[in-house]
Amino acid sequence: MFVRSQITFFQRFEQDILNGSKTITIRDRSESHYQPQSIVDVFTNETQRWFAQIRILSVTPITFAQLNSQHAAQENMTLAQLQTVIREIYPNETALFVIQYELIK
Ligand SMILES: CC(=O)Nc1ccn([C@@H]2O[C@H](CO)[C@@H](O)[C@H]2O)c(=O)n1
Repeated sequence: MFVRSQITFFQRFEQDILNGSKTITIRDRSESHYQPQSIVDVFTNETQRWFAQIRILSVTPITFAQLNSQHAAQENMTLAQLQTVIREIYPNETALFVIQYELIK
């Protein structure tokens, strides 16, 4: 059976994803399964509303301590903002994954 791949983002990131200023997301192991070159439907976390399709470019392991200002720039944030956001979502996780994607227009 063919199952379409899906991912959710908090609604507050929708505009940055759609305008191309947010090109990575950082997730834990439970979301590290996305295959490079696969196409994924994107929904809001809050209401499960579809708002985009993305193509996965790469999935790369990273630790919290390795996050740097380049990752933050790819999130359209400062490094301090990114560290705060990740600690809110994943309070104790050290093994994270950078998922790089491009918006399908
Ligand atoms: C179900 C679930 O975990 N949803 C998530 C998890 C993460 N993120 C964002 O990805 C970046 C790095 O974590 C930051 O911009 C986060 O806010 C998100 O939008 N939605």
